[in-house]
Amino acid sequence: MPAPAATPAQDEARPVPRTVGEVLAQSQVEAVMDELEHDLVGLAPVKQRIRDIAALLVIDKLRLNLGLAAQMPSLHMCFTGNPGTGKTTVALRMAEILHRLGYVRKGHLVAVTRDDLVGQYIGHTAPKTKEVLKKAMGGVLFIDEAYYLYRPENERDYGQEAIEILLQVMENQRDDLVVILAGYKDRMDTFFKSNPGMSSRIAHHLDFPDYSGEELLQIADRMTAGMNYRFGPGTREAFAEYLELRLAQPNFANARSVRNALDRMRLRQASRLFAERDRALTEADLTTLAPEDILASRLFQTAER
Ligand SMILES: Nc1ncnc2c1ncn2[C@@H]1O[C@H](COP(=O)(O)OP(=O)(O)OP(=O)(O)O)[C@@H](O)[C@H]1O
Repeated sequence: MPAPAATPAQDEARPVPRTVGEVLAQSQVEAVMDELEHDLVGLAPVKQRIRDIAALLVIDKLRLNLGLAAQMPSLHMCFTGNPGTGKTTVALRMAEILHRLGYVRKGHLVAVTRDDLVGQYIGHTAPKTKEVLKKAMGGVLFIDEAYYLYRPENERDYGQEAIEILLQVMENQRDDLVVILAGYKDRMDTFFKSNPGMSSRIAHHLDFPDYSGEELLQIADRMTAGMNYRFGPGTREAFAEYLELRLAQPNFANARSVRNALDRMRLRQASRLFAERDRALTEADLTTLAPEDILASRLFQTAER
């Protein structure tokens, strides 16, 4: 990771940037953008939107410096897409970008779901929501499956109370907190139709597409290398076959399913090696995932029947 952005105290000693190049150099935001570009497979439309948002933030910074903008831009966002498409991962990078450009003080990410915000009994929701907001101040509050906050079928649902507190903070403290709502696109659209107040406070909508089979394989390559394993002869092909079967299953969760499958492969590899009590295990033995480590999956057995 490159050095973190300058603290406000350091900033004071520096000349106020007047060019895009000066803002980029001072904030080192490009390093995060490059990481995002290289570390994440695919996601071309998402990466383009992030570049656009970063450009807007840099220009707004210059406008603020010249007194041309009276207040901080609204930066609340909505990330829609199926599970495992990289929403949390990109939100983490976004938090870092916002921090480096000085839009939030700390740049951490607090990820929550309805249960973290809404209480079970009367009087419990406001303190719960406020506690979460306190933790998230100076960073990004990531609300996964945000639409569960709104349950129209239950007239006295406490979710509404959490929504109202969120709306207030999103409006009044937008110079220190960025909220990202995440979840399935169709459910989010319905949520926004019933909650125009929330919809109007969201400045940027990013849609995360499902990964193609080839992208999922590339993600598997990166994850494997990241864990210090490698695919042995024939394993990548076997994994591609597995993915084809897995894609057709319910609850397929894109990159998350790839990670889970790799974790199960590591378990099978370990059992395989564990059975050979007396053999000295080489580095190659310990790092290689063999075709049988994936072909033993339940999915292949069902497919053969
Ligand atoms: N484009 C990608 N390249 C490499 N790894 C990725 C990519 N997208 C996701 N991953 C990895 O897949 C896993 C799941 O991603 P992430 O949690 O960001 O997805 P998500 O959309 O937030 O899913 P959910 O909504 O189910 O939490 C993480 O381990 C992440 O590092």
